[in-house]
Amino acid sequence: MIDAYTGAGVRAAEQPLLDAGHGDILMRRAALGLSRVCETHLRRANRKGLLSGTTTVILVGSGNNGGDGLWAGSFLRRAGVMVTAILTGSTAHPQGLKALRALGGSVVRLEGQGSATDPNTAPDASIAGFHALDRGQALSTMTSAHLVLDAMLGTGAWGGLRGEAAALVEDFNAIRRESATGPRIVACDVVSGVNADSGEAPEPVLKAHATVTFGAAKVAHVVAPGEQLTGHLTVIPIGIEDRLEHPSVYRLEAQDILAAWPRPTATDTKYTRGVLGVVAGTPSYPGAAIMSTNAAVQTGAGMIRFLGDASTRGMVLAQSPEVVCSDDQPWDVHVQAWLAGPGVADDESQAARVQAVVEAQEPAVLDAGALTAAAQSVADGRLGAHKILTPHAGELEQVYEWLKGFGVTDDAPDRTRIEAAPVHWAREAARLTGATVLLKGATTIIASPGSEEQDQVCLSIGQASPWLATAGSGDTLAGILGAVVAHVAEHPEALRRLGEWARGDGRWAAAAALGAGVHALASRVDGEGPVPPTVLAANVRRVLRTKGQ
Ligand SMILES: NC(=O)C1=CN([C@@H]2O[C@H](COP(=O)(O)OP(=O)(O)OC[C@H]3O[C@@H](n4cnc5c(N)ncnc54)[C@H](OP(=O)(O)O)[C@@H]3O)[C@@H](O)[C@H]2O)[C@@H](O)CC1
Ligand SMILES: Nc1ncnc2c1ncn2[C@@H]1O[C@H](COP(=O)(O)OP(=O)(O)O)[C@@H](O)[C@H]1O
Repeated sequence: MIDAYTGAGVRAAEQPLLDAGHGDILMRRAALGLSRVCETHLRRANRKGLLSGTTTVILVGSGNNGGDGLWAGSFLRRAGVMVTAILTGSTAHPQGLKALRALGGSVVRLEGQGSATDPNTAPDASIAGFHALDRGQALSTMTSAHLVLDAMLGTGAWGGLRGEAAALVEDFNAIRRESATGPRIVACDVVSGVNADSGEAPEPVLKAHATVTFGAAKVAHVVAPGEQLTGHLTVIPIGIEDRLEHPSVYRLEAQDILAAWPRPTATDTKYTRGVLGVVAGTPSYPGAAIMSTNAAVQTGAGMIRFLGDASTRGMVLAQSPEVVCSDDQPWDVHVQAWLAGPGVADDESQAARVQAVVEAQEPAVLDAGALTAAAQSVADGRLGAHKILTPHAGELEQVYEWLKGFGVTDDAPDRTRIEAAPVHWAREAARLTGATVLLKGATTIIASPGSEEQDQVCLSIGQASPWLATAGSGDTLAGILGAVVAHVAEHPEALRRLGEWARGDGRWAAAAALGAGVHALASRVDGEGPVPPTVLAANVRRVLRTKGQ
C-alpha cells in the first residue's frame, strides 16, 4: 500500500526538523537519493554503463525544489557526469548553486524568465551574472543531453508553469512528439506545474520517465492526471517518515488487494458468503445483465438473484445457469446486497425496481441507470456510505447537475473539470450525497462520505490496462463489486487487515477499492491486449486463484 500525503502533511512532519536547523541535511539526503536514480538512468544511456561522458541538464526553479536539483547536480558531478543547470526563476538556492559550481558544474540562466508573481522581475543580483540562453539555445542544450532533471517546481508551487519556462517545455514537447529518441526525463518530487495535493496538471508539463520524491508519496503520484505523468516513482526516506500522520489517499497495490480479498472459510455457506440481488438489463439492453451477473458468478458470489423480464432472464440463464432468476420485486427477496443499474434505461418495470433498491436498507452498488435515481433521492436525505455510486466522469457530471438542481451545491463541474481533478470531485460527491463514490477512469478513485465518527477515506487504484476502455467493462466491474459488497455486508470486519480506516463506514470504500483492484488485475492477466468483458470476467477467477495470503 502506498500512503500518499499532501504537501502540507509532509511539511508538518518536516517542521520540527526544520525548526531544529536540519533543513540542509534533509535537502542533501533528498538530493543524494535523487542523484542515485539519475545515475541509474544515465548508466542505461551509456553503452558501457559508465557515468563519465554522460550529460545532464537540470532545469532549476527558484525554490527548494531547485535546491534539490542543484545539490543532486553536485553529486552527479562528483560521479563524473557533465552537468549544466539552467536557472528558470529569478533567483536560485544559494547553497545548492555554490555546491554545484564548486564541483565544476556549469550554470546558465533562461533569458526572459521572471518570478512567478511578476514575470517582468529581473533576475536578482545573485544570478544576474550568469550567461543567459535564449529559448532556442536552452532547447538544444536540453535535447542533446542524456538526461533532463526537472527541478523547476515542487510542492510549494501554485498554478502551472508560466512564462519562458512554460514556452521552453512546450517547444521541447513538440520535438518529443516527433522523435522516438531523446533524453530521459526525471522529475524532482513532482512533475513541475502538477499540483502535488490534487494531481491537477495544467499544460504544459514535462512528462517524466521517473519521479523521485522525498519522505512519502504525494497525492499527485497516485491520482490522475498527475499519476500518468509521474513515470516510475521512487520514494527516498529523509528521516521524517515516523512523523507523518494522516495519509490523504491510500493506493492499494496488487499484493494488498490479493491479501485483503475476503475468502470463504470452512464454516461459510452460500448465504453467509453473501447473496447478491441484481437489477440490470432490459429487453433493449440485455447485455449488461448478462455481463454483470456473469462477473458476479466468476467472482464467487455466494448466490445471485436476478430480477428482470422474461427474455433477459432467459439470456442470463443461458450464460450463467448458476443465477436464480425471477420477475420479483426487490422487497420480495432476501439478499445481503444489491447491484442496480447496468443496462437499465427506458423501462418502467426495471426503473421501479431500481428505485426500490435505492430506498432499500441493504448496501447497494448503484451503477449507470441507477445513478440518476440515486442523485434524485439525495433531495430526501443522504444516501449512506453503504450505497456505492459508480459513475465515470460523464455520469458524475449528471449527478452534480441533479445535486445543483436540488440546491445541494452551487458548483456543478462539467466532465472536463472532473477529469482535471478527479480526486477532488469524487471526494466532494461523496460528501454531498453521503454515499461512497467510485469514480472510474484510468485511475479509479474511491471516496467515503466521512462522518463525525470517521474521517473521509480516499483510495486510488491503478494497474488497469487502457484496453479496459471498452463497452461492457463497467458492467463487469459492477458484478465484481456486487459480489464483494455482498460478502462484506455479511462479514463487516472482513477487510480490517487493510487498516483501521477499513472498518465502520470505511469498509464500503475498502470493498469498492478491492473490487476495482481485482478488475484492474484481471485486465492484465495475459499481458497487454484486448480484454472483452467475457474474457475479463473469466480472468477474475485466475486473479483470485493466485497465491495472495
Ligand atoms: N521542506 C523541506 O525540508 C524539504 C523540501 N524539499 C524540496 O522542497 C520543495 C518545496 O520547495 P519550496 O517550498 O521552496 O517550493 P518550490 O516548489 O520549489 O517553488 C517555490 C517557488 O517557485 C516559484 N513559483 C511558484 N509557482 C510558480 C509557477 N507556477 N511558475 C514559476 N515559478 C513559480 C515561487 O518563487 P518566485 O518565482 O515567485 O519568486 C516560489 O517561491 C519540495 O518539492 C522538495 O523538492 C526537499 O529538499 C526535502 C526537504
Ligand atoms: N484508459 C483507461 N485505463 C484503464 N482503465 C480504464 C480506462 N478507461 C476506462 N477504464 C475502466 O474501464 C471501465 C469502463 O467503465 P464504463 O465506462 O462504465 O463502461 P461500460 O458502462 O461501457 O461497461 C471502468 O472500470 C474504467 O475505470
